[in-house]
Order: sequence, then structure tokens, then C-alpha cells
Amino acid sequence: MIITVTMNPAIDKTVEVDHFCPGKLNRIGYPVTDAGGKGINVSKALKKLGETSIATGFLGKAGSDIILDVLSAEQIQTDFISCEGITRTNFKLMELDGTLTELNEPGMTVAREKVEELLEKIEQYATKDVWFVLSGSIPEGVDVDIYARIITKVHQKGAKVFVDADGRALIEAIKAVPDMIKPNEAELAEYFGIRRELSQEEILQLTKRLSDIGIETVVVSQGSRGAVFADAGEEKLVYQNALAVEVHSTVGAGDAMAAALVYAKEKKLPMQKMVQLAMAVSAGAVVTAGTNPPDRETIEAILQKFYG
Ligand SMILES: Nc1ncnc2c1ncn2[C@@H]1O[C@H](COP(=O)(O)OP(=O)(O)O)[C@@H](O)[C@H]1O
Ligand SMILES: O=P(O)(O)OC[C@H]1O[C@](O)(COP(=O)(O)O)[C@@H](O)[C@@H]1O
Repeated sequence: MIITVTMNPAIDKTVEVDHFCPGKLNRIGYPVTDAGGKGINVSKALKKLGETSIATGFLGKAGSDIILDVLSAEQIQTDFISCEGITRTNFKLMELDGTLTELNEPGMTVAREKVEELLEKIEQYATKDVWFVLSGSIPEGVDVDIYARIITKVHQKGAKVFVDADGRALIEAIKAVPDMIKPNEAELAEYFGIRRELSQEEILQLTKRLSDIGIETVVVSQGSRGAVFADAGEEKLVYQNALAVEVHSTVGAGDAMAAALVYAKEKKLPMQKMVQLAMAVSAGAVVTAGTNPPDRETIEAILQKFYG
């Protein structure tokens, strides 16, 4: 069983523009509106892979219907805690050359008792057959070490944890040694306090350093440059080029990759299959408009084309 936890869901509005001109009037077409937030995207991508999950976390009362309607239409089980406030809207501008500009709102403020409610809920779900997906930013009112607290609690019950976060939340989560993480290049650099672009050699070295902490699977995604995979069962790091596909929207590509990774772990697939699935599902998300994950046919077609 996979439980996705989204502390800060979002209604994503993605718009494709030829070229975005900062400081100028930019007229846009109709945006694609999606139910987003990292864990929610993972649940949606898992569904396309034929895997069920339960989506939990916090939802701001205003705007929650948009997210709940989408998840219900996709037959994804939900168990959110309703909070006062507005579910945020995040704006994404996709340019023809593949540049993505994101404007993410901070989200609602969560009351202390709601945090305790969520922790209790999560503890009840935790058994040795469960993978938790802790993904995305932490809203106001929630301590930044919440992911670390959850990891420690559910590990005691034998559950496994995947974390996709940035900044302080990632630093704290890593202290509790999750089972799998997927930082992107920028998050990797930030974690190690490096304020410049990393060379490929450095990315490999830093991936290895994270793996040496004891995190079973470390994947560093590098956008159009591909990804590096480190798995405790394997001696070598694996680097994969991104698959050459037509780019429509890179929003949600990281979450699609996260879904493929957790799916592969849950199904105990060998590393090579995990790598191929992660590359194909994330490439599929890039081909698909807006935040949405690729459908099954798109994934199968990409797997067939690139891996035979
Ligand atoms: N332009 C692209 N072409 C092909 N694949 C891509 C492209 N951008 C992203 N991907 C795929 O999606 C994965 C995740 O993208 P990335 O941007 O690194 O994640 P995040 O959204 O978490 O920052 C990449 O490792 C790659 O497999
Ligand atoms: O919680 P955060 O870090 O603000 O991220 C939320 C945003 O990330 C997304 O989940 C997309 O993430 P990726 O592009 O990394 O897959 C959007 O749906 C959402 O707007």
C-alpha cells in the first residue's frame, strides 16, 4: 500500500507561451488547470500505472472541491484533513524553448491541532507493508522537521518512506534517514550549501555521499540532462540521459518520476527496471500538457521506443 502525504496541495494553472517577457505585458491563452501538489501528483501518476494509493495531507476549505472532484473522478481514495483557509493556486509558465517559470503561493496556515490529527492518522496507516510518500513544501503552522518526525514514527512500525522536499525540510528529513529521496540538481546543491551549478562529476560524488548516509535509494533528477541513480543493492551509480521526447510541460515531471520510483520499490522491481520506468514515466509527463501524468499508453509507447 502506498500513502501519499501532501501538506500543501495546489491548484496548478499552467500556460504555454512562445516567449515570456519579464516587465512587459504578456497576453496568454487559456491555462490548463490541474489538481496539484507533489503527493497528489504522485497518487495520480500511480493510478495511471495501475497502482492504488491513498492521498492524505491538509486541504484548505476554499478550493478543496476542485482537488477532491479530480481525485474522485480518477477513483483515488482520499483522507485529507480540512483546514481553514484557501488551497493555494500555483502559476506555471512554459516557454517554447522549454524554460519553466513557476510562481508558487505559500498556502494556508495550518492550526496546531490539525498537525497532531495528521500525525495520528499517519501512525494508524503505518505497517511494514506501507510506503509513505512525503512530498512538497511545508505550509505555515507546521514545523519544518515534520517529515523527520514522521520518518522516525513510521520506521518504528516497519513502514518505508520516500521524501521529495527542498530547503530546511529536506535537511531535517535526511537526518532521520528516509528510505528513498529524489532531489533535483538545485536541491542537491542547496543541501550541500553550494551556490553554483554543479559539474556532472560533483553530482555523482554528492549522490554517493547521500547514499553513504544509509539512504537505500538516492535519485538525483537533472531535468533535460537525465538522472543519477544510487541503490544500496548495487555497487555502481547509474547515470541515464533524459529520453528525447517532445516537450509540452515539465511541470509534474519530478512527481511522475517519484511515482515510478515508489511503484518500482513497492513491486520490488530490479534496479534496471526501476531506472527505465522512472525515465519513461517522467518523459511521459513532459509530453503531457499541464501538471498531469502520462496515461498508460504513452508510458508503454515510450518504454517500447527507448528500451524495446
Ligand atoms: N526536457 C525534458 N526532456 C526529457 N525528460 C525530461 C525533461 N525534463 C525533465 N525530464 C525528466 O523528468 C525527470 C525529472 O525532472 P526534473 O526537472 O529534474 O524534476 P523536478 O520537477 O523535481 O525538478 C528528469 O530526470 C527526466 O527524466
Ligand atoms: O510544494 P511545492 O514545493 O511548492 O511544490 C508544489 C508544486 O510542485 C508540483 O507538484 C510540481 O512538481 P514537479 O514539477 O517537481 O513534479 C506542482 O503540482 C505544485 O504546484
